[in-house]
Amino acid sequence: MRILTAAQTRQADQATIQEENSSSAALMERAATALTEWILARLSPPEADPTLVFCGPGNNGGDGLVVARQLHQAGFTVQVFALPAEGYSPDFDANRQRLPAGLALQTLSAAALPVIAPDALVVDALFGTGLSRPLTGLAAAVVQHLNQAPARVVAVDMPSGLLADASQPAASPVVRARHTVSFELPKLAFLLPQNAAYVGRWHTVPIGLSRQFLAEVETNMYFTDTALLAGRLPARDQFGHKGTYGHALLLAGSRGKIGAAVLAAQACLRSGVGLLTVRTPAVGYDILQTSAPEAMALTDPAPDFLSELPELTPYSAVGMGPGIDKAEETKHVLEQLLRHAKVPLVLDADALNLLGANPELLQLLPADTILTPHPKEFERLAGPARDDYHRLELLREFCRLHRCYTVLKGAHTCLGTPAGELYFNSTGNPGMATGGSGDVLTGILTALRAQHLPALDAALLGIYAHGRAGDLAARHTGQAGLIAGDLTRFIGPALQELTTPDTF
Ligand SMILES: NC(=O)C1=CN([C@@H]2O[C@H](COP(=O)(O)OP(=O)(O)OC[C@H]3O[C@@H](n4cnc5c(N)ncnc54)[C@H](OP(=O)(O)O)[C@@H]3O)[C@@H](O)[C@H]2O)[C@H](O)CC1
Ligand SMILES: [K+]
Repeated sequence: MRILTAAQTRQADQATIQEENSSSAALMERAATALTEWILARLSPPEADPTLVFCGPGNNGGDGLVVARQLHQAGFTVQVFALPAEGYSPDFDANRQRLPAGLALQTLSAAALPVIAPDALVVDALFGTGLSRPLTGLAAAVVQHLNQAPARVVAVDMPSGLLADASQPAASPVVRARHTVSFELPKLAFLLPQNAAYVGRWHTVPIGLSRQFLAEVETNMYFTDTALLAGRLPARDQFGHKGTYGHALLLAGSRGKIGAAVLAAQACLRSGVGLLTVRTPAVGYDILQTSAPEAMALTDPAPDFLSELPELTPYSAVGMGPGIDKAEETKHVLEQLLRHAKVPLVLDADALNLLGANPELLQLLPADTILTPHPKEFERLAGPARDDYHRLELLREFCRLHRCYTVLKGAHTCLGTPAGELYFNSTGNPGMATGGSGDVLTGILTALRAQHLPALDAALLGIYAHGRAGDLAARHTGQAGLIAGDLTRFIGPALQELTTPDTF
């Protein structure tokens, strides 16, 4: 699905209203009803605690008024408050009129902010996508009051004070929500680690925004879901043989890190590659032949680290990096690889650190190479970022400049493309923050590239399947108990889910 800016979200509202020939009040009723239902599915009145709804002057506040009315009608004990303002939005005013007699709108004042009991449910409807400047005065005081309260906060659409798609002004407070329930699509802000403490757990509820608008709106940001992946992974050919599915080469491992080569190899084998050869230093031979017998071992003459690039002609893709060393000889192998490879490349770990330390090598990067840095490795490649938004700008620029696909690993791993698009992944869990996870990803990506998938498809599918394998594995191991080896067992099922079914 697409990720829209705040301005595009407003356009989506307008397009929907026009298409349906309805009104903004009707759309507000629908959006707020979806939110009320989200709450009702989790809390029911007999066990419900006092509910306090805080409204701002715009349509976010209007949503709050609808939710307050509906929760009151559902039997909740509701109090509803509004910030004083010179003017309120028309739909705010309309919904103020619709508050039932037993539910009076109370105006907030700095001198008497309402007491919030620890067991209260707080609905934050102060500001949404219309936030236009830093919060000051009473609005800021109310946000700080909510943040000091021990109660659960559910934010309507956005935690108030947070911008949908840009950095916060320093010193402007933001609501720290337990849950953020947003309409139809996630906002960019939800996907960035720096906002996690404000957004809490985020959810989207469908509100029937115009399908046509959402399919046609110009954007360069996407949230990777199964719909976006449909048709990208073909089913295996009835008459296919191992030659059909490519021959991958992994350049991996050094003394003490042969496990990384093993994990990448197992992941590569589980991702459908026809043949796999693994180049490790001599120390890796017995280990690899024992723990990944399906792979061919092609050992380097050096005992402890990679020192020579093998002949590349047999291979349809090459992955380099898991567990390698930063020795001068290994740097030479990387340089030779960049100079001579005529097949797709995947670079990870110390292959990236070698690039970062020798930026002249970046000029040799073949087009459509996939790089898989974590934020620290990315910093070594592209320089330090001021914050998460700036890091995305650096990512776009780096991919454009070097015509490469860069997989910035994290909670919502972000793929940057040479065309300037950003794809945020939707699978995976914190259990995957464990040694070897990245080696598994390199194995998957190398296998998909070896099978002749285009770089974009391979990267999107590989990232998603890696996270999905983590989610499937965690059902058995729990998140804390998850180790990278568990991921390899679930790559097959994850890819199977994504495979285009044979249709009649
Ligand atoms: N499809 C949807 O997503 C739908 C969303 N809905 C809800 O509508 C809001 C957006 O509503 P909007 O009225 O555009 O904006 P807000 O309610 O967030 O805020 C606008 C008002 O707040 C004032 N404002 C802005 N910044 C500040 C500030 N720092 N301090 C004080 N006041 C501020 C602003 O005043 P201006 O002077 O800037 O005009 C406005 O008065 C969206 O988030 C959803 O909750 C719809 O309900 C339907 C579908
Ligand atoms: K809000």
